[in-house]
Amino acid sequence: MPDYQIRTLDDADIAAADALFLGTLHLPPTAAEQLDNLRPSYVPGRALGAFDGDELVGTAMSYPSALAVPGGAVPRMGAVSRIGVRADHTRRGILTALQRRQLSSLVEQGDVIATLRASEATIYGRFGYGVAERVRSITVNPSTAEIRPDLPRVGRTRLIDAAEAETLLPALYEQIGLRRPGMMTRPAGLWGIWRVRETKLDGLARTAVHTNADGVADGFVTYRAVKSGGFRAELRVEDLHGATPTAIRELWRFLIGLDLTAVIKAGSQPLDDPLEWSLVDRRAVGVDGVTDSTWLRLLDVSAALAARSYGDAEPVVIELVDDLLPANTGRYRVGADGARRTEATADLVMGVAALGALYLGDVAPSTLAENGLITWSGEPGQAALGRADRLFRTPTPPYCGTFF
Ligand SMILES: CC(=O)SCCNC(=O)CCNC(=O)[C@H](O)C(C)(C)COP(=O)(O)OP(=O)(O)OC[C@H]1O[C@@H](n2cnc3c(N)ncnc32)[C@H](O)[C@@H]1OP(=O)(O)O
Repeated sequence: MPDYQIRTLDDADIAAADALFLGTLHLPPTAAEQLDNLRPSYVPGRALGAFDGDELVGTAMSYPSALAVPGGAVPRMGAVSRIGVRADHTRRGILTALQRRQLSSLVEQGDVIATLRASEATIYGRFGYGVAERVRSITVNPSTAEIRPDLPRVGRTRLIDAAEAETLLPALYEQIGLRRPGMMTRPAGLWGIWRVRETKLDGLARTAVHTNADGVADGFVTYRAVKSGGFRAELRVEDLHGATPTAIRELWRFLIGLDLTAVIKAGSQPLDDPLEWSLVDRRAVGVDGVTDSTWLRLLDVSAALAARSYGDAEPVVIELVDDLLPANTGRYRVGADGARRTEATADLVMGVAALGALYLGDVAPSTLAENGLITWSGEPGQAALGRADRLFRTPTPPYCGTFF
């Protein structure tokens, strides 16, 4: 790709980078008066641009974050975003060059893992990303949804205005903590970019906060009411987190109790969401679909494998192949007591995207092996697959609950 230069972006590039990326998504640029809200999201050294002469033609950036992994450790994570190549420059290898540069610079910066949300499912596998977490989209019928009477109301839920939400929500999210594998820390820049998004979406944005029986805030929901004629609105749940299952249930009690609601839609809920179990009529919840959410790429395989815990099984030796970050290529022994590099004979062979998919426990190694994404040889390999299933299995599916 000799005609293009890749360099880090600075403050002077932000307006052009924003217009370029949003343009690749067929969206208009951010209004000039909102650019200050964007600034913190372009973290120095983490935003890359591809230039054709002086013209910016591609971008890729990341937020500094950290990811909760099975066992409770929280290794450093680059939350990759704003990947776009101008329409008149696509399919010439610009994304490939940006990815190579971005992956090596994330490693240099000490990130152990990278994750992203993909606009299309066919883009990122080749760069070593695998689907590590999925979410379900639900539609709730408020006219039949009712919390079971034997589940008493706990605490109270109150609406807060945008100014209070701006200061309370970041602190509350932090206080709630990374309750389950797959959740991530939210850097300040993310909250800023959501403020900008608020100004672009239809409908009335609202925030409600739940406080527990002791008066301590322990959950929040942001939602949007969109009218389509008549008095009733469609409620779209955007962000819902609670420190306890009770806090989450009380936020749902609030949502289904709102007047003049035609339907409630929540697009990014955990696969093990217990909502229907708390209702009188479980069919008030319809599952519209399950989609990929976290695409995960291991940057430092040794550190990432050592960071998570494993189930109870005899060890397996994995031969890992990573063409883009070849320092990761090699053999790893994974056992109930942890993971480390080894020279022992491999039981299973896989690419780094397959290991990324396994990493949070969303899919079993045997499922990937059935589809040719993990290979093994002979009977001992097949037994190793059973052990790998038990080692990588987690008690609950991963859930992130943060869009970036
Ligand atoms: C994390 C996020 O930000 S998600 C948002 C991603 N951005 C978008 O969807 C915006 C619209 N799309 C784009 O801007 C561009 O098409 C990009 C960024 C997806 C791809 O950029 P390009 O510079 O065209 O990619 P590049 O030329 O490096 O392609 C590399 C390979 O991926 C393939 N590829 C690239 N984009 C796609 C795609 N959308 N679907 C399928 N394959 C693709 C190419 O065919 C090529 O394959 P090859 O190596 O076998 O020839």
